[in-house]
Amino acid sequence: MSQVPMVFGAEITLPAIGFGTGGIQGYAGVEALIQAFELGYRLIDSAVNYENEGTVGRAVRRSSVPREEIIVTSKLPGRHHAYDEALATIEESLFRTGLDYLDLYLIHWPLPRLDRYVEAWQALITARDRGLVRAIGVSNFLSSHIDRLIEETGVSPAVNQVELHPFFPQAEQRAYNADRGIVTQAWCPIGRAGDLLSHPLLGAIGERYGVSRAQVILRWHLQLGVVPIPKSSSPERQYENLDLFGFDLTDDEMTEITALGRPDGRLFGLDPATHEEF
Ligand SMILES: NC(=O)C1=CN([C@@H]2O[C@H](COP(=O)(O)OP(=O)(O)OC[C@H]3O[C@@H](n4cnc5c(N)ncnc54)[C@H](OP(=O)(O)O)[C@@H]3O)[C@@H](O)[C@H]2O)C=CC1
Ligand SMILES: O=C(O)C(=O)[C@@H](O)[C@H](O)C(=O)CO
Repeated sequence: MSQVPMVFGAEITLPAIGFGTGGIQGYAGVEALIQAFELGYRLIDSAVNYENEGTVGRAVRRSSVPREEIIVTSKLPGRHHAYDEALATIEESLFRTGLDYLDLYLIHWPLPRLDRYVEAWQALITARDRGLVRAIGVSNFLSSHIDRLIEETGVSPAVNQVELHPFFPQAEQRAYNADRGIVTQAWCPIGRAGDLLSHPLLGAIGERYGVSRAQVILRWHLQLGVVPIPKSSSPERQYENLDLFGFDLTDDEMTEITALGRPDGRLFGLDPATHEEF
């Protein structure tokens, strides 16, 4: 596999494609992750709520890839937004991985009704200052939430990880993030292998290049400057999802794929303005 290019933000440089770990756990999960490292994945997405930080840490420690080449991400759940609890949760994430530091830590959801995300952000800043984590960011934050973080703490997130796929291209959020040097990461990038993956447009474009629909979608993310984090427990599909550098989508194809976007294209109806995930 050729070297994955990098994406540059104001606060962080990341591989152009990462690896999702939702549902990847236990011994099988360790093997899947070691396999992913061997194929060339270097950016790993985890979360307290995935209950797999131990799996991720074990795979990082057992892999032949040097620790400093791997970017390990975890996320703070909504039930621990209070400052002291957030700091303790980050420490526990670190202990569970068995690593000396984490590379990126995100607030998982803003939970605006609870209204403690600024406090949580202050804890992430402290964790970064103490060297527990190298960089800090957010997930599922709307622009108004990020404005508030910056206004109240002066610290901008390195990353905003949001739902982003052809049915929900998030043009405004991408532009907001890009204007501030915040790297946009895309969760559920291939729509969790649901209806999106059978869309005929993607099949037609894929046939032109001899690639799969998933590869067309992930190439679209790359050309938008967004970092997708597809999950796969299969070595074949892990390889397929990384094999994106032998073709280019034309401007017209990019426009056609983006036009699949729907007014509310969220696949699970999870609007960060109202969704509360503890
Ligand atoms: N911040 C947040 O709130 C959220 C973050 N995430 C993160 O984003 C990651 C990715 O999102 P996720 O929800 O997993 O969905 P994805 O869009 O990554 O889809 C994963 C599904 O697609 C299948 N798949 C993977 N590659 C292919 C392929 N090439 N062809 C056909 N099927 C394929 C996988 O099956 P198989 O494993 O069998 O290959 C799995 O069922 C998560 O794992 C998690 O890390 C996800 C949701 C919310
Ligand atoms: O997987 C995650 O990170 C989540 O936040 C999930 O709750 C996600 O929203 C989901 O799986 C929706 O079905």
